[in-house]
Parts: sequence; C-alpha cells; structure tokens
Amino acid sequence: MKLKQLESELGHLVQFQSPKIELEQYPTGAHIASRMMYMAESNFGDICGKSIADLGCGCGTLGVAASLLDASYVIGFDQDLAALDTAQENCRDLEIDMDFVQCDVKSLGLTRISVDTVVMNPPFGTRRKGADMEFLSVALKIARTAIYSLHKSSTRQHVKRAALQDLGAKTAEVLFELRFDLKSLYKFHKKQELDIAVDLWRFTV
Ligand SMILES: C[S@@+](CC[C@H](N)C(=O)[O-])C[C@H]1O[C@@H](n2cnc3c(N)ncnc32)[C@H](O)[C@@H]1O
Repeated sequence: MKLKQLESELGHLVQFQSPKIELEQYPTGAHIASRMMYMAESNFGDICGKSIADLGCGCGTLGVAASLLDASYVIGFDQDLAALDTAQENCRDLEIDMDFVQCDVKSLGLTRISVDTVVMNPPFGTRRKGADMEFLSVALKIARTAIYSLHKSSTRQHVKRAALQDLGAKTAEVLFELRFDLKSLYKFHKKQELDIAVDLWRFTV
C-alpha cells in the first residue's frame, strides 16, 4: 500500500470519544502514524510478514496500519475497554483481523508473549511519571527485533541512557522529530504543553 493511501485509511478511523486524561488518551494522527509505520516497513522491513504488538493501542491506529502494511499477525493491548471497543469497530469496518487484550501493559513483562516488532505511542508520563519508560521496558522484553516508539524530545538523553544501560536495548536511534498537537483534545492544558516536540525512536534488541 502506498503512503498516501495508508494516511487516507488511517484518517477515517474513529478515535477516542471521551478521552481519559489519566490514561493520556490522545490518538496518533494519520499523518504521523502513516509515516511512522511506512518507514518501519520501507526502511527496515519490520512490518510486512512480521508479528506485531501495539502497546497502549487505544483505538487501534498503529495496529491497523501494521495490518494494512501486511503484517502476518497483529495484537493490541490497552487498559481501556471503551477504546478497545472502538478499535474493534475500526477493524470490522476495514475487514481487518486483529486481536485485542484488555490489560495493564506492565503485566506483559511477566508473560511469555513474544513478537517480532512492537509499535507504540505510550503515555508520555505527564500524568504518571515514568509511564513511558515502563512501556519501553515491557516492549524490550517482548520484541524479538525492533521497537518503534514516540517519546517527548525533552527526554531524549534520558531515554537513550535508560534504554541502552538499564533496559538492555542493543541500539537506540531517533529516526525523526515531530510536533504533537494536543490542542483540540485537552483544552485546559497550559499553552506551552499543547504543541510538543516528540521523537520517533527505533530500538533494537
Ligand atoms: C497516547 S495514547 C495512544 C493511543 C494509540 N496507540 C494511538 O497511537 O492512537 C496511549 C494509550 O495507552 C493506554 N494506556 C495508558 N496506560 C496504560 C497501561 N498502563 N496499560 C495499558 N494501556 C495503557 C491508554 O488507554 C491510551 O489508549
């Protein structure tokens, strides 16, 4: 599938109806999600024919993109049932076969789940400090090859050091920096928090 077509399909997905701020529920927009997933496939071959886990899948954007890029198997994990219901509806509409599990992502670190590639837009840790690194720690346990993840650019040095020194990543590379616009979702945020710089990372194990 071409990039433009992928972006267009993702642009039609239903997103969080009443986002829960304590779970940092904001969708990855179609422009960012399509480029993130397209790059994972076209530059690194990490999606087509691979098993994929979408951690904190929300309404399913990244997992759906993986399916549209011909992943062999896709599973999404999220704590929130309402988001998972929407994700399932999105899959039904597109006739996509994807599994979903309701759980706290932290619990996956204790399981034997193993996939080729993990994709995620984790909570940035603004509501619960360290949430992003908890997701990364789990991702590094269950991925056999690579992890694609979004983190605030302001945490770049910390993410790199923790991934390489504490969490066992073999490599940690920022693929590109982007801006995440939370304006329309959380209207009561302070202005400087609305448009934030975010890194797309690729970690290998
Ligand atoms: C920033 S949103 C990303 C949603 C979706 N992946 C996307 O890209 O549009 C973070 C997601 O993580 C979920 N989440 C937050 N903490 C979680 C946890 N401890 N375990 C499982 N899911 C969690 C939220 O419900 C939310 O759907």
